[in-house]
Amino acid sequence: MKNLTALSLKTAQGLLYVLDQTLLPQQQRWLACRTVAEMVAMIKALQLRGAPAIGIGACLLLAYRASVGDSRQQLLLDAEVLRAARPTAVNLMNNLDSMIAALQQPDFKAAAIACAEQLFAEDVALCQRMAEHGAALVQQGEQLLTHCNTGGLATAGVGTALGVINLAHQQGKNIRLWVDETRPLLQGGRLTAWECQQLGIPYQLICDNMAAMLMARGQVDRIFVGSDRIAVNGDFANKVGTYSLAVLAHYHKVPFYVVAPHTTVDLACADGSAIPIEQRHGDEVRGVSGGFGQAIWAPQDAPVFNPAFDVTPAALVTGWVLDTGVYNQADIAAGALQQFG
Ligand SMILES: CSC[C@H]1O[C@H](OP(=O)(O)O)[C@H](O)[C@@H]1O
Repeated sequence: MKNLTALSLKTAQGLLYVLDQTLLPQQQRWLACRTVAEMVAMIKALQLRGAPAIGIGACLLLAYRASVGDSRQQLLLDAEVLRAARPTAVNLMNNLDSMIAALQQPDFKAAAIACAEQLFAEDVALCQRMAEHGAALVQQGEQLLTHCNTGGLATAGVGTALGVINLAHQQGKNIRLWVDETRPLLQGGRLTAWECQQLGIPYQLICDNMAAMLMARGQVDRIFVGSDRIAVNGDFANKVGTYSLAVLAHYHKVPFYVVAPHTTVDLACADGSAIPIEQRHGDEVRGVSGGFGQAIWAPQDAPVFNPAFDVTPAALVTGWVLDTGVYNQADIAAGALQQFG
């Protein structure tokens, strides 16, 4: 397997390494990943996270297992184990489908490695095209807002929504960015803030419940968020809190964009009601838990509702920024997304 380098994934001398995102921003620790069980654990714990990165990481792991001699039958079984690791991110499902097709080849070992390398390279290219389409929407001096983490940590390339924002910054558009900390796991406060500092993007971190006040004050000109799955009618799933942000944006007439590769479109989902929403452990809400620390402030037995994602209806979306272009409400109503998936 080639030596591949992304912000949260890398291969070297045939081995796969994952950057443990639960330790960021305090520590940068690379973890070797040799087995399916290790990959599943890393995905479930969000050591590896972000829909594109999850899909690519899972396939790189299968390519590694093929390179060390696992049978086709074992690899096909492992693909199904990986598929169940996180149910909402459709990139995981699509990438595994590509890998399963590769495993049908006579020389499945070479085909698996080639497939994983191709998925990696494709994502790098898709991210760049999304960034170019999205950055063209950004006007000089705008104040932007984003939710969760959608940068290089979540992809093999420059990211989705944060890739757009970073390119606008690089183009000298003098943007400023409001970063939602994104409870409960703080992907914004830990990961997007860290990426912004690496990239030199001027940002301010806010609690999720502060976005409304900024919009009321006219301090948000445009919002870009990512997605884990887009339905054919344009409804989309993203980190929980995205829906409330979209409602606020609609009320305050702030342009609201979802940024995702076309591979995030799921033709099997006619609308958002068909998107599976991952429910996560209550301790994530009762306090903070993970490599960055452990503090439980709620009663240990506090009942918790902890959906990892929510669904934003298409009616609240100004535009869909894909690698193939920017689509508006009329495009989506005319069936523009049916060409993907
Ligand atoms: C570029 S997709 C990033 C997407 O993934 C995040 O979820 P998680 O941190 O749970 O993997 C979030 O929904 C982001 O929008």
